[in-house]
Amino acid sequence: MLITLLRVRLRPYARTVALLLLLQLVQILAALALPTLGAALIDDGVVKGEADSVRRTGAVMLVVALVQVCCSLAAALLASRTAMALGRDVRSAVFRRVLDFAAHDVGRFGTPSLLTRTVNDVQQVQMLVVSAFGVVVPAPLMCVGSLVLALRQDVPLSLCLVALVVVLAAVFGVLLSRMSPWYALMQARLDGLGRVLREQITGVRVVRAFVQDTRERERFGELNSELNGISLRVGRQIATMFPVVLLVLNVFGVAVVWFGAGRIGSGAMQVGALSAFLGYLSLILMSVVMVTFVFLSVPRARVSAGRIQEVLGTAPSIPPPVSGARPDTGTGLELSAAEFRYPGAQEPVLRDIDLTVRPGEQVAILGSTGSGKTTLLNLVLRQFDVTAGAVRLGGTDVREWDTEVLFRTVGFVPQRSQLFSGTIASNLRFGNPAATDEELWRALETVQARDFVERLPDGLGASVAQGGTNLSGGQRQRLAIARTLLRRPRIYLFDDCFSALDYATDAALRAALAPELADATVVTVAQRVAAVRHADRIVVLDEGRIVGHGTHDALLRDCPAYQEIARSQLSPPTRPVQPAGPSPVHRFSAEEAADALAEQP
Ligand SMILES: Nc1ncnc2c1ncn2[C@@H]1O[C@H](COP(=O)(O)OP(=O)(O)OP(=O)(O)O)[C@@H](O)[C@H]1O
Repeated sequence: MLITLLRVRLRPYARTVALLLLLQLVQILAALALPTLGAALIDDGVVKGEADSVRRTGAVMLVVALVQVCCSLAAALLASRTAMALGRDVRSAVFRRVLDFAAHDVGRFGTPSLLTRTVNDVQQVQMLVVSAFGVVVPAPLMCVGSLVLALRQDVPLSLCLVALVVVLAAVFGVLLSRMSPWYALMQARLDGLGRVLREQITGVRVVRAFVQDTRERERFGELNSELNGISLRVGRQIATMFPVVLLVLNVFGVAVVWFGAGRIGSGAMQVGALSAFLGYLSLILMSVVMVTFVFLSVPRARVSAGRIQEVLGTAPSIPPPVSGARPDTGTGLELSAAEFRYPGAQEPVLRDIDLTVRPGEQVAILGSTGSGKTTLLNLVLRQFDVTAGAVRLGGTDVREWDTEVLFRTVGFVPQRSQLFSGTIASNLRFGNPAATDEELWRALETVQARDFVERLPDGLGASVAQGGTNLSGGQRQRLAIARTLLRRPRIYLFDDCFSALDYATDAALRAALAPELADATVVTVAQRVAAVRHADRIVVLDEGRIVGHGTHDALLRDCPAYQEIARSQLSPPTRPVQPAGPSPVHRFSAEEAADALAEQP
């Protein structure tokens, strides 16, 4: 996964990487040349007392050292720039993919996990790339080069170095394979902690209201301790790694000096050769220490790369349109024999839905909670695709519509109004970035929000907190409606988005909205009969099926489900308290319900 990710994402930087490798190669060659030059300086200059040779070799060594430093600095600079660019690219790729996800895909990963993957996991890979370019590429070359040059100095002694490399490889292999699973667990726990934290922060008021602080603190504490435990385990393994590596290196260092001294004593080796040998040993030592540092981050980066690839490799469950149709005539909505079953669910939540809404018509969908109203609207916007039947707009199946054109044609106001941090104006201009202040005020007037915005100290420039939490539910709903109005879509889908308004505001808003929506195709979802009774037609949904379809009056007369809903929404007339016996339940007749509703705005 890690290799695949790096191969694909580093392709655009192939030239930079090639230059970087060249610079590393030059600096390694320079580093490898230094001990040999040092040996020549000792054996040919110092031992023989040749001052000229010492000066000449010394000057060459100085130039070589300078070249090494320059190449090393340039390589470090290129490495960090490439790694940063790679991080930026991967983050954008993950973000773009998440934007293409349908609701089901986001739910599969979970929002906190997607956040961790986009930020933390990408950072792990990025950090590895910086160190890999600086260390992992040059270190093996340095090791092999040191071995080859050491062999040239003295073959029997070089066997010590070969043994050292083999032992170190074995130590690394064992330690790293033991660490990898713990890193995977660590990232998963980080996801879990993010999920709980997010839930607790967003739901802090509910937690307090239900006096659940202690329970929630315990829940967080458990996860936190678990993460702490795993981190400690990983930390312990890292802590054992360094002493083990240093022990191995020092044992071999002593062995080289021991055997080298013996060989010099027997005349089989010169003093300069041993000094070069020790130089190569320290180069190997340095490479090993650096690689140890890098290898510590490999298991974690590998896990992170896997998690990133999982997101990038997930095709949005709503496939892109086959033909990318951009119909520009007629925007009537038609659902024919539409059925929808949530992935993994046993039963469909919508079945046999036949519904036509013509341009200029306002149709309301009424049903008890969980009857499938929101799901039906989601089918129009392709948050999900029907599992049978079809949803058509302007006579063309929504699955064939170009996604962007579809989103521009359909204006959706969700049940929970989602505002973004910024100002009132910036939120409204989400709908139409080119809208003038005058247009913003007009939209606010239509949704009955002008007064409250005018009263805010900065008016349109008043700040909106993340999610619009500094506004009331009703204010948020009205701003969300205004935002959609500014887009001037040809189809409006209102998902119970008037529910937080009082009757007077609701009535005024609907009256002001009517001329704005005169030519549009409008579908309004609601639970309250009072909110839908003025619609041209009302569709009654019950357990995912249409059980009534007609005007308010016709449904009150003929549809038992509608009558039942109407009855249930009226409070019984106040009666004197009965002293004893079973409390009498007042049953409204359809006529009574009609009369009572007529009194409401
Ligand atoms: N993402 C989902 N995965 C699985 N089942 C779901 C999902 N979303 C909704 N459901 C189920 O589908 C059914 C219909 O839900 P839906 O939200 O469409 O109802 P609704 O009529 O809009 O309800 P309400 O008026 O309370 O918003 C419910 O039984 C619900 O549990």
